[in-house]
Amino acid sequence: MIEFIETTKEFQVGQSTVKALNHINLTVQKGDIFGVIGFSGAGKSTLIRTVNLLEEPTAGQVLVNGINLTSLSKKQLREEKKKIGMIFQHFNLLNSKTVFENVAMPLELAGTQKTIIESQVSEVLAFVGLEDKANRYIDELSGGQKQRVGIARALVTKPKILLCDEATSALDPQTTKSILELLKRVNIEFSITILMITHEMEVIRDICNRVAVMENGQIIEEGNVLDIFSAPKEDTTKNFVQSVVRDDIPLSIYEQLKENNGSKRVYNMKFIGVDVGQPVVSQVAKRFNVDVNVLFGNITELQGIPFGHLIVELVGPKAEIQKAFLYIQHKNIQMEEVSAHEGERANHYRRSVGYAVHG
Ligand SMILES: Nc1ncnc2c1ncn2[C@@H]1O[C@H](COP(=O)(O)OP(=O)(O)OP(=O)(O)O)[C@@H](O)[C@H]1O
Repeated sequence: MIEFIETTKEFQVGQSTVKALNHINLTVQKGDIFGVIGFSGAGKSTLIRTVNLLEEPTAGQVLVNGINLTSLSKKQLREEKKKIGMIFQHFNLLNSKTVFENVAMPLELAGTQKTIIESQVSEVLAFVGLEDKANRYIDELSGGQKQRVGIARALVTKPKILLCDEATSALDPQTTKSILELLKRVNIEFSITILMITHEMEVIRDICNRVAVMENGQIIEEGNVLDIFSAPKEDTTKNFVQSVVRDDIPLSIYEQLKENNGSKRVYNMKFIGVDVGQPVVSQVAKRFNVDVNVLFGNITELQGIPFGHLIVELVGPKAEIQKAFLYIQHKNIQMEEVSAHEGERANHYRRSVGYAVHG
């Protein structure tokens, strides 16, 4: 568990003071994959670096499993730091050494016996899938392989916590996915709590169970990933969510509604943690005298739970549409009617913020 209690960090830059962290209060529970997201300069790096004292808070505290590391002797601090691994955006590996030597380094610095080093390094290299690369030099590896070496080096001391500082930001999307899958395995197979900072909402969506949004050295919103994705409150959070879950309705759908004579109604069906739409859609078509056309959709998965929306058109007699509407609502699916009038407002808004208008 990691607890930030009124954690504050100021940097003195010439005559002025930069408040990188401004009274942060945040708890990362054991077993979490906790993501902190924010734009550049929000204070994310400073925050994560206070956990292993790469940065020391100027006020407030950071407790790691109940211990304030600033209160420890040098020897105790060395022991506690072994329980905190860290990986970096640019890997921080030594190019002049082999994969094996890089991974072995934390154990060598701790004076571990050679035979134990050999077995522990082999074990973590096998875990990250690089057992056949032990004697290669870092320069000979791809970005994804380098990050695997970084993860192996972080795991070799058998930590309880792993800090990830923009660990996938230098990698292509495919490699990012494989590294995130590896981090998920680290969390599950070794029960390691992960605290990661990122500016990419995809990373939060793909592996985190909790998220905090940072701005100007403060946490502006925090919660479990499903809650934050389904009901973001702050504008910055809404922007991050929009970057991966587009829930805006294409303008072409509003255009179609302008020519509507009342025999069809268009609805936005929102799925949050309920069965995916297709069975409901086919049930409605069978039970009621209505045709159901799916016009647009965007369904993704968050922690194995379907999440997203479908724009459907119900065509038929008014009374049947009403019955179908109530039936769907009864299935715990939020239904909002889409009106042509709304489209004009949406169009105006999108143009005013320079949004790419699709449809
Ligand atoms: N060593 C330092 N000396 C002076 N100012 C610093 C130092 N480190 C960070 N800052 C300042 O603190 C603020 C927060 O920086 P930080 O690097 O933590 O943000 P970030 O969210 O991680 O951004 P990025 O993603 O760009 O690294 C910024 O205004 C930055 O300029």
